[in-house]
Amino acid sequence: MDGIDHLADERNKAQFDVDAMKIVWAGSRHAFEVSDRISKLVAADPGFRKDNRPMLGRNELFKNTLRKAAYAWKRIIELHLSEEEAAKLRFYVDEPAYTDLHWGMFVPAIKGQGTEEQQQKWLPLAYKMQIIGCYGQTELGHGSNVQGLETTATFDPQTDEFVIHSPTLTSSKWWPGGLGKVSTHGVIYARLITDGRDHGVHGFIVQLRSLEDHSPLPGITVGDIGMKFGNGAYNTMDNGVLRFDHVRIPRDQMLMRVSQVTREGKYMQSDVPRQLVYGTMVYVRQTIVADASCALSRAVCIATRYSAVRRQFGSQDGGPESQVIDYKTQQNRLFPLLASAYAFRFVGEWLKWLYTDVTQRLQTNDFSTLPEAHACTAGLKSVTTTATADGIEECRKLCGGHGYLCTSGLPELFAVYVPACTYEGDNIVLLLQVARFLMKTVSQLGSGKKPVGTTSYMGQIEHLMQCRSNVQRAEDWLKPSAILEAFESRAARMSVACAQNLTKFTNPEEGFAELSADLVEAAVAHCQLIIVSKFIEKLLQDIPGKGVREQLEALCNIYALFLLHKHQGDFLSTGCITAKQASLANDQLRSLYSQVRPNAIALVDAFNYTDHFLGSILGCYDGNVYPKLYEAAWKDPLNDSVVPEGYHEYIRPLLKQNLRTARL
Ligand SMILES: CCCCCCCCCCCCCCCCCCCCCCC/C=C/C(=O)SCCNC(=O)CCNC(=O)[C@H](O)C(C)(C)COP(=O)(O)OP(=O)(O)OC[C@H]1O[C@@H](n2cnc3c(N)ncnc32)[C@H](O)[C@@H]1OP(=O)(O)O
Ligand SMILES: Cc1cc2nc3c(=O)[nH]c(=O)nc-3n(C[C@H](O)[C@H](O)[C@H](O)COP(=O)(O)OP(=O)(O)OC[C@H]3O[C@@H](n4cnc5c(N)ncnc54)[C@H](O)[C@@H]3O)c2cc1C
Repeated sequence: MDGIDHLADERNKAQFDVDAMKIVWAGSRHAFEVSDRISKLVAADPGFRKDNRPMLGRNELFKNTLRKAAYAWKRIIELHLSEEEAAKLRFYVDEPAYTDLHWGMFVPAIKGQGTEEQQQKWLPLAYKMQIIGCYGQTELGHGSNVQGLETTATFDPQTDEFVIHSPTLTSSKWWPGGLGKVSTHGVIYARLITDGRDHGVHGFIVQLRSLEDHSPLPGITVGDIGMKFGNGAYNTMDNGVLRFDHVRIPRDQMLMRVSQVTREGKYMQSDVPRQLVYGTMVYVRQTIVADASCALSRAVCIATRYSAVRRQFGSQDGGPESQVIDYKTQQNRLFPLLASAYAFRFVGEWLKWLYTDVTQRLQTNDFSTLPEAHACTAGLKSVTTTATADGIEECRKLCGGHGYLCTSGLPELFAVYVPACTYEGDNIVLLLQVARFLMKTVSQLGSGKKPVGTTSYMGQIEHLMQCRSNVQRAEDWLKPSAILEAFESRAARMSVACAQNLTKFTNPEEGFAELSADLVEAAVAHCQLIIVSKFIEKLLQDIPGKGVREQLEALCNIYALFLLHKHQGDFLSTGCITAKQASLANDQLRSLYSQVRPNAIALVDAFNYTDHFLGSILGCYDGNVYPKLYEAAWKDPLNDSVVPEGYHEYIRPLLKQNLRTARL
């Protein structure tokens, strides 16, 4: 606006090579270059404008999303974008749309659960978007309990077809994104019934709408489920409701990689585990962890830049007031979130590796790492999305009153992000899955079966159950070994305590239900250990760039010590550390905040977000916040007229009446 960089002084304070950090954040030089190029392309294209979103009504908003999706697809084809570039384009366009479910769930479901033949038939159509698909699992009556779904797929051997039916109101499909108004097809989950026998939930490809005029096919009732939380936000998505009235589909539209139904109606299972039916959820949960780091870093970037611009109190001798970022309370709320964004980035990278590894193993019929992949994706999805949703809201509060304005970008970011705590598995339900996995691991400890992967720390259970931290000075908390031992012994002791308590119940399921709150806490401790240990592992790698490693070490320590402080009840009650050591951790944390403070702006610059993507006046790169806020206010439709619509109808009569009363 005035061409001045109001954050230049802050940028000059940085003690590390920001460009090198940008590459660490992106994952590689190649990833950085793709991301940088595509983000600028999107920002420069008026077709991807998004600042008017909170003002639009639902119909306008939705049509606008349809336009953007079609335009994005056109640009992807015109520019011959690769899959990686197209995914980046979607990311920077920053608008939830039916395409997410098509590419993110419908296609992966066919890839993961379809036979070779089915993939050959359906994927080319889906890749060209000649059909558009959704993921139709959740129903009005059941989401978490997938085994409780009620939609039926009954095999009719006379016609070699399945009859898809919604027998009750609660069996109506409810929530699938893209279903409400767009999808022509869906992978629909239904109970498979052959010869009167119920074989549980399986996936079926079902055509929902005509490819000629988009009208629902006979027997199908479909629509949108209505407005969701927040203006704009997730209302760009057509989450849908769907009912089937004896809809017939050919037998070969059951996804048959895991189990098959023969022409005669015989049900057969392959030697792949039936849990592969849940495979698409494992894939998406893994992507959600990486996405958590993006959403949190975006909020943190806004709050950090604004905290450096905003001044309140502390003027001395008529000089400038203090920047709010210099208040220790602000740092204590903001810097752990900055550290968390980096921590989630690295654990997301690792989880992607784990997922790729398990997928390659599955292709060679090695299913041994599937339980761990399920536990890791479920647990990390839960812990990172909870922290991110809470973190975005904290960033809004860190921006004071201006954070509540839509132009801060934070209300919409929160409203779009918060359902991540629920979709792809309610976060508590997912932690209970982790807890089951942990209880199984503990119960096998005496059997000679060596725990592997993320539970390998349990292999030293005798040591972890009795060790005492040897931290004596605050700086001792900077040793990765001190941090790891504290987190490992906390996690191990909480799991073992739950396992011991479970033995007091004659019925293990009753015990599990009764102790579920403790089990969830043990699962959180285990997941936090994974995140801390993956951050520490990252630091063992070669990290080029002046001062980059030092900054990452500081952030890693902030992440770990902040968690230690927040959960000190766990660490103290399990006897892993003493009250004195907890207090030393806090001293060290304060000193780390001072170390990060001069680098804070550069650390958020390293995310390399454009002003378009941030969508926030408070977070704009040049920090020129006040003129922009002032100007934006005048653009609000309410300011289109000086005297508001409704004055003559509702204000004037009131004022006149008051006048008469006053004269009396
Ligand atoms: C405008 C812009 C336009 C741009 C255009 C650009 C176009 C092109 C761009 C291309 C770019 C691509 C972009 C892609 C974007 C991707 C983004 C994706 C976005 C996603 C949005 C999300 C939307 C939301 C979707 C959903 O929510 S789908 C529904 C999800 N539902 C759930 O998660 C339900 C949760 N419940 C469960 O998972 C299970 O029921 C349960 C696990 C809780 C319990 O199940 P069950 O009762 O059967 O199980 P048990 O507890 O008895 O366990 C049995 C054993 O099975 C194991 N188990 C359980 N689950 C799994 C699993 N998933 N995997 C492996 N094993 C599993 C248990 O551990 C038990 O094992 P054991 O017997 O050994 O103990
Ligand atoms: C924005 C959005 C998009 C979605 N998109 C899709 C989609 O594309 N396709 C699709 O199929 N679905 C979709 N869903 C549905 C989503 O997957 C489910 O809402 C989610 O899995 C949670 O299930 P639920 O709604 O049944 O919650 P419930 O299970 O009813 O949860 C209600 C409460 O009960 C608690 N609870 C439930 N079970 C237990 C238990 N065993 N122990 C302790 N506590 C428990 C939960 O913690 C929660 O507090 C979407 C949902 C949202 C919000």
